[in-house]
Amino acid sequence: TSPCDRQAPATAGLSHDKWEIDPHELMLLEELGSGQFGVVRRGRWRGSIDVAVKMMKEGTMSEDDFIEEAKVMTKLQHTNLVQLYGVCSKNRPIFIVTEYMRHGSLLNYLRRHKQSLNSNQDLLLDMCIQVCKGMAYLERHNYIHRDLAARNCLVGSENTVKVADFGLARYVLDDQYTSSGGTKFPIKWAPPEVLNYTRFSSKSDVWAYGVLMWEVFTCGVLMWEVFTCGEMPYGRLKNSEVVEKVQKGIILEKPKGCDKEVYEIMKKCWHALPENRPSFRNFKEQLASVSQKLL
Ligand SMILES: CS(=O)(=O)c1ccc(C(=O)Nc2cccc(-c3cn4ccnc4c(Nc4ccc(C(=O)N5CCOCC5)cc4)n3)c2)cc1
Repeated sequence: TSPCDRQAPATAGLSHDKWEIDPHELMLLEELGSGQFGVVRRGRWRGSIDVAVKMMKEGTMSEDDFIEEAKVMTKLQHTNLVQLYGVCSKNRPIFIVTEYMRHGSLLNYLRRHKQSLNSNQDLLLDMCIQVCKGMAYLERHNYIHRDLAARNCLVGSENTVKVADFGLARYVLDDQYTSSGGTKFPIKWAPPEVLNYTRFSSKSDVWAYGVLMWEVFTCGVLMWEVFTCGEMPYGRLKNSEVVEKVQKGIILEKPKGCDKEVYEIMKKCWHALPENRPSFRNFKEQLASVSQKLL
């Protein structure tokens, strides 16, 4: 250990900001993609650790609040959560450094591999179970995601699926994204209490999880059907039409080729009242028992 550590107090975190990453220890590689928030690049940290580096375009997020929250987020550690390694906050744009997931977003993965996936119901169910495990961990830590969807999950080697960007939505400044009337608000993953009162909870994450399951199982169409995959929920409907349907309690229909029992479980996520939806904790058990039957 370096000399300064020896005098460091027991709680090393206080002696130097563990969540602060020295940009000189980062080597930036190819671009992975971009969005209204900035650019994401693959990178190497301390010469050997593969990372993803989100370079947050100025003005897209409330940076100081996020940097404060990063200390909490680095402590959330689970095999089905994309690990936040830290931030480079001493200069602009700030960098958010996470573990690297080599197959990109779950949504793009489903669309790229539809041929092999759609006849593989248990692989689809296994992906849903992995997301449920990550979400049950967040639920246990009273941590609300606020934007759970297949686009915000990532796929690593050996078909590992992990939840990404949990809680990040709170720091986005673009009110087209944050307000439920905005054009970028994820209406199709939002329950009635979020559409009406923006009341987020782990139970609103459960509603979004049901829509994520639907996104995954629209991959499961039978061979002779036109391939849909990672379909857009409610198809081409305008947001206002979706809000109307959701308020009336009209829910997503069973994806073709999706096992009836799996659809029965999916539907439990879409109870109009949050208290009638299962928690991720007991949902995990139900999915495990269905997967036993399916296997
Ligand atoms: C809701 S918000 O706050 O506005 C918000 C919006 C977006 C984001 C965000 O991170 N987006 C975003 C955009 C692009 C890449 C990422 C992104 C983030 N990551 C974190 C860990 N790993 C990744 C990763 N990995 C990828 C991505 C693409 C490929 C790729 O090129 N492939 C083609 C060949 O086959 C394999 C896959 C490979 C690995 N991509 C994240 C974050 C927050």
